Amino acid sequence: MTNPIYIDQKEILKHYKEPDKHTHKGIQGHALIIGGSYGKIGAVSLSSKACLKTGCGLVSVFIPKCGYTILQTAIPEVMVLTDIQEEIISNITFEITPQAIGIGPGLGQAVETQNALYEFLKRNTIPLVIDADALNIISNNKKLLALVKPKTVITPHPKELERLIGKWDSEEEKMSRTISLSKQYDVIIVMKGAPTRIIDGETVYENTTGNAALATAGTGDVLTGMISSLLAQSYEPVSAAILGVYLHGLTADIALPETGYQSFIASDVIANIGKAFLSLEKQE
Ligand SMILES: NC(=O)C1=CN([C@@H]2O[C@H](COP(=O)(O)OP(=O)(O)OC[C@H]3O[C@@H](n4cnc5c(N)ncnc54)[C@H](OP(=O)(O)O)[C@@H]3O)[C@@H](O)[C@H]2O)[C@@H](O)CC1
Ligand SMILES: Nc1ncnc2c1ncn2[C@@H]1O[C@H](COP(=O)(O)OP(=O)(O)O)[C@@H](O)[C@H]1O
Ligand SMILES: [Mg+2]
Repeated sequence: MTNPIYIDQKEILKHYKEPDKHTHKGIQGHALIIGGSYGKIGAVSLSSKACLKTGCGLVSVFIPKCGYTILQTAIPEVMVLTDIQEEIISNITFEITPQAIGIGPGLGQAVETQNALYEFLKRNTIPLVIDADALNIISNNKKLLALVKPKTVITPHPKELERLIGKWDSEEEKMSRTISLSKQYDVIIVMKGAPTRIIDGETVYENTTGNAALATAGTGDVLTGMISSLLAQSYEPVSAAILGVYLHGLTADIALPETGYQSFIASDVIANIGKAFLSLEKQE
């Protein structure tokens, strides 16, 4: 394997941009999270809240109608757009112009949703993070990969990666196939795991934060919101992926002494994003 670049404090400070005192919500980035289906609206709640807590000025979600009251009640700061269907997403249309989009958490894989994703990928030119069921739909129809724009960030967990690149027999094979995929489509691949690695063509980054407390439902949905937020704030896609993965892991390191491994949940990632950011400020 190519020697990785370790994502530690020193590396992070090359990417991190301090907030501008004179900024306002209108220039702080608007992100859109697209996902959710009946019973999985929580994935979008987690993702959009994490997006806000990572510094974006405005966050909107696009969800099926059944999630409207849930989202508006759970996170009043988030704006809600709904699909025409009650329980699934069937037609992704919106009149806003976000600076970044995250798609996939809780999305489901209904046929109508597959078609909606196809139409969306054909049209979309906005910086994008693709996760979860959006990746699974692409894996079932690999022609969709050709519609994914350069420098899109994709965030597969090991099973989602296997669905994309096929089974591997060794770590070397997994890495070389992932690098090939990244080069072929010019995409940034966040290979989630322990540790998480980020592949940008031949360049491999390896994260140094995080622990097994993260092995709990929804922490990946939170990561999608965090990377989408940084993309909307004008970070380059690879920097958004690096900083998002580092901060996400750091929340678990910060929380561990209080929660232990067992009682840490995805909402604890969100609750500790602020402390993770503050630890960057202190080092300057
Ligand atoms: N509250 C909500 O609304 C939530 C909604 N969610 C939404 O649900 C949808 C389905 O997503 P999902 O990831 O749960 O299902 P899926 O893709 O079948 O993968 C599961 C299988 O993958 C594997 N695997 C996973 N991690 C691994 C690892 N580190 N290391 C090794 N293997 C690993 C493991 O497979 P096994 O090893 O058992 O063969 C496991 O059984 C998606 O839209 C998501 O956003 C969830 O986020 C939860 C909270
Ligand atoms: N043992 C572990 N050590 C470190 N990080 C982990 C561990 N298990 C899971 N994670 C992290 O937790 C997240 C899980 O993402 P994912 O599987 O997509 O969850 P979900 O779909 O439930 O939101 C990833 O960022 C992964 O790197
Ligand atoms: Mg996931």
